[in-house]
Amino acid sequence: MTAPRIGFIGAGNMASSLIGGMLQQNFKPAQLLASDHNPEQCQRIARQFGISSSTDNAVLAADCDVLLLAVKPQVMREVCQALPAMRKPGQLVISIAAGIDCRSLSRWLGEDTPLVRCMPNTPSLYRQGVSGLYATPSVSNAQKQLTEAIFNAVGISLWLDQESQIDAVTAVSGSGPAYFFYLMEAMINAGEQLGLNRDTAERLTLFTALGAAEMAVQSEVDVAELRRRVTSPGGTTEQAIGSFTADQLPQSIARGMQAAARRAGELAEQLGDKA
Ligand SMILES: NC(=O)C1=CN([C@@H]2O[C@H](COP(=O)(O)OP(=O)(O)OC[C@H]3O[C@@H](n4cnc5c(N)ncnc54)[C@H](O)[C@@H]3O)[C@@H](O)[C@H]2O)C=CC1
Ligand SMILES: O=C(O)[C@@H]1CCC=N1
Repeated sequence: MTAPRIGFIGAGNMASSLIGGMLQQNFKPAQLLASDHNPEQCQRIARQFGISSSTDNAVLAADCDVLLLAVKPQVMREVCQALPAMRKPGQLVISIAAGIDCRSLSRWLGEDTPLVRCMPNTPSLYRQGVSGLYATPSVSNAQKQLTEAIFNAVGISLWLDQESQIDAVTAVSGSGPAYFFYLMEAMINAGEQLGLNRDTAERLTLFTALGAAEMAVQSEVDVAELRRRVTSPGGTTEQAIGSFTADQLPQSIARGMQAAARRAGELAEQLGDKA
């Protein structure tokens, strides 16, 4: 069987993360293609990964077994509606856009198009990604397996029962790397204020984050217990956690994540097909 050809429409941050991770696994440069309306993005991605690229999305639509839509939600309608009606037979379309739902995508691409919605995240570049997946009924088992092969090559993936859960996945893991980067920024700045030089504060923070994540993934006890084990009674951690709790940090995080999920719904409402 020939290797399936996978075309990325939109050669930006997320396409680069996925392609970079896939090439470190079993995927070959010859089976990956990318298109972007910006010629500089086309050149960059072709040079970086040794794959073919085009400024014409229609080239990928005619040629690829999987079209992976990696443009911003704001241009998704225009991109889908401009694709030729005659695409490669049996082609699977995967959208990674926040918000835009399968109902809109199927109206723009054709009602019987096999569609998967996926919410990945940028650590896919280092094969540490997490992706939530939802398939419409017209997606075959073989296409589901191919979808898993793509996203498991860049980390782990899990199927969702309901499309609406994609908005929650977006709020937890799609946007999630940014929350941890935000916390790291704050810790680096605070370390500097405590008298460390910036490089030292940065190295301490980043390797603490890496170590804590590794422990949480490997450990047989939950993260609350891991936290308790660092928190000596009458010690230093207790003071920090007490201060975070008094400042209502958990409630603040919950409100932020609710805002992210709400925004996904607004994107669907504002940019989707309401008819
Ligand atoms: N950045 C992230 O962490 C994540 C992003 N996503 C989703 O991935 C999608 C892409 O996001 P990013 O990669 O961050 O955006 P980006 O802006 O880095 O990449 C989008 C690319 O699409 C290109 N583009 C715009 N109009 C086009 C057209 N008509 N034809 C072809 N290419 C066109 C742009 O030139 C750009 O290179 C979004 O829908 C976003 O919701 C999902 C999960 C995580
Ligand atoms: O911020 C966004 O809208 C995209 C979706 C998840 C991560 N980045």
